Amino acid sequence: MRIALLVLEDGSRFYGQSIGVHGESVGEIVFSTSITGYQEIITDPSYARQIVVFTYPHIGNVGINKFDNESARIQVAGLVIRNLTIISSNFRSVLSLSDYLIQHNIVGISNIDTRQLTRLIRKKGIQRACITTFDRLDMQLAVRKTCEYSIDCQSNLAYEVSTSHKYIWNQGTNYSSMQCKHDTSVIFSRKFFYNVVVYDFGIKYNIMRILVDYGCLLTVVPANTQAQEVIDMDPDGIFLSNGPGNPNEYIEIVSVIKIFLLKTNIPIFGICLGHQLLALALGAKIIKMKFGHHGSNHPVKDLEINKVLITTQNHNFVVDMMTLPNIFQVTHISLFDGTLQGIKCLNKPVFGFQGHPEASPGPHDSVFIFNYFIELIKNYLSYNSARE
Ligand SMILES: NC(=O)CC[C@H](N)C(=O)O
Repeated sequence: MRIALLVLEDGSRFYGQSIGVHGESVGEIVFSTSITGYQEIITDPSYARQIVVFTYPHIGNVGINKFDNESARIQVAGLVIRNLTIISSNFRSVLSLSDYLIQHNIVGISNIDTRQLTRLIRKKGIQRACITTFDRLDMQLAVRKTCEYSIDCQSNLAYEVSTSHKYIWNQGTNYSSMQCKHDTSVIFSRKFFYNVVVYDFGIKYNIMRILVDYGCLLTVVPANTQAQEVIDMDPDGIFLSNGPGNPNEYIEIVSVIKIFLLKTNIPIFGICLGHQLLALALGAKIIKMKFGHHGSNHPVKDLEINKVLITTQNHNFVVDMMTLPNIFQVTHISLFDGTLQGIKCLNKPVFGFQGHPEASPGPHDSVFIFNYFIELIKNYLSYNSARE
């Protein structure tokens, strides 16, 4: 058993057991209250450079399988848990969580009082932290490295996790559930009704699968794709993905979105980072939250249908409701802290959702939000064909 140390920017330290690769990692520490879905969470690119603490005490129970990744690799900078299960058990499991961390060169620490740690993060806010497994657990050095870690180095994160080339995505959720049934030979004859360009700022697979389920054929483009290139593709809709980092840093992406808004009437839907970038392009401001929202149990009120949705959340930044221009209508608010969770534009077919309607992991209460996008696309297409 190798000892590991977790050090926070404020000097707090927690000794535990190493459950990942031997090494050291620094990042922002956030806590997630999701009870299930650790595989989806650690592979979600929005968590890039973040150390994730799970508040649920037992992690690793169902191992790692071939189907639940939300991207091609582990994205978190490190993992902090209470208990790692000794035996992982599930018919789909091919690997233990610990082996998966080692395979991907990720450090992890268990036997941590995650309740105390979470209270600390809630009280003091998001901090930088370091996990180290080095033999001489040099406290001073770990604190120094933590404090030297610059949050500014996050300014390129969406570009780093984005795809390097354009590609077509046509896999829906049924495809993956068929895979679960060990039948990889089945190819679905699926109908595609809409061509959607997807900006990949660190997109989760399940967003793409659900868009395909709704009849969209996706052309996924890198984060730095210019507006004209997309306009030339003549898409029926544009999707702006989730992703890591501070939205205020992505000035170039915001100016690309501004061009779409200025020059076209193409329907646009943004999730999480995509929603924040859309709000920035329309003149709102974004602020950093104290400890963010990370988990699958967040109640959000849908103001249009007057219902509460239990949602999956993963964000440290939020649109400042006070700065929202008049052309926006607030469609959703968080029932935890009243922060803004959804907007729609009154003079454009454009809307954004702060939470994750694709879940993965989490409840499916808000999946119907994808349908709003489809409705906007249908209107756009029928308006265009009426003009022809
Ligand atoms: N999941 C996301 O897209 C996160 C958006 C942004 N990086 C934030 O932390 O607020």
